[in-house]
Amino acid sequence: MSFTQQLRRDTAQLRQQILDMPFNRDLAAGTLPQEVFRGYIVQDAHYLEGFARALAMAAAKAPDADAVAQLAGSAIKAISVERGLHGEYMAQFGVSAEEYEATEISEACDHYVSFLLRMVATDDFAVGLTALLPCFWIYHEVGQKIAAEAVPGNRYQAWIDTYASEDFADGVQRMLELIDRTAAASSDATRARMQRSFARSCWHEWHFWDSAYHMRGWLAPDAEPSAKRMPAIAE
Ligand SMILES: Cc1ncc(CN)c(N)n1
Repeated sequence: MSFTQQLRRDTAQLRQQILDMPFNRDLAAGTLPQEVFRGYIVQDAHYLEGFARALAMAAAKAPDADAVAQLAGSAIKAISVERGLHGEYMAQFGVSAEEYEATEISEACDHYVSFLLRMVATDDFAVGLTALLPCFWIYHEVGQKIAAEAVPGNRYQAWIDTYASEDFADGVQRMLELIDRTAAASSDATRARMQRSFARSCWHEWHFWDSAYHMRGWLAPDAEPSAKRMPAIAE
């Protein structure tokens, strides 16, 4: 079994939970409230800027020219293709450039972007690289599932088409191959850290959608402690 297949097996439950999330179910049905999608798109445009920075930093740490080009190319696509899509939705929903800039990044978005930048900046190339994989892989899985279920005339069709597309699938495949090559050249200890950083990033994907669905900002100091807290896991 390849390293990325092991990652897939080890996170099967969480990935299924992501596929079953109300955000994704309602998106497929076309019933996701517009204000929820609007809030998500604004946060996600902020996320994509951070994600592209993390990809560019990973490109700078890559061990060979092919990997530099691949990761730098993915950084450009995250801005030009995905953020371009978000720009179209923002125009449609009347989000001005000023409103976008003035919108504070949510706790979930800030946490995810900070995690990616930290993993890429401070850990081995292999570990930072693996933290970036769920951003490709999970979105494609979700996009494909929703594309198969989406009702005709779905108002979120352009989003669905982007993530279910052959072009996006190609980026996922190249990332899987790069990670399998990197894992094969890494020590057992590094591979164990790669597994943890992948699992944590999958959790961040879940958290981002959960936060967007509930339109959460930041936890208030006087908020009730949440019963949903999970035990901490090592990163
Ligand atoms: C939070 C998140 N994760 C991943 C993707 C897909 N690059 C995205 N647009 N947003």
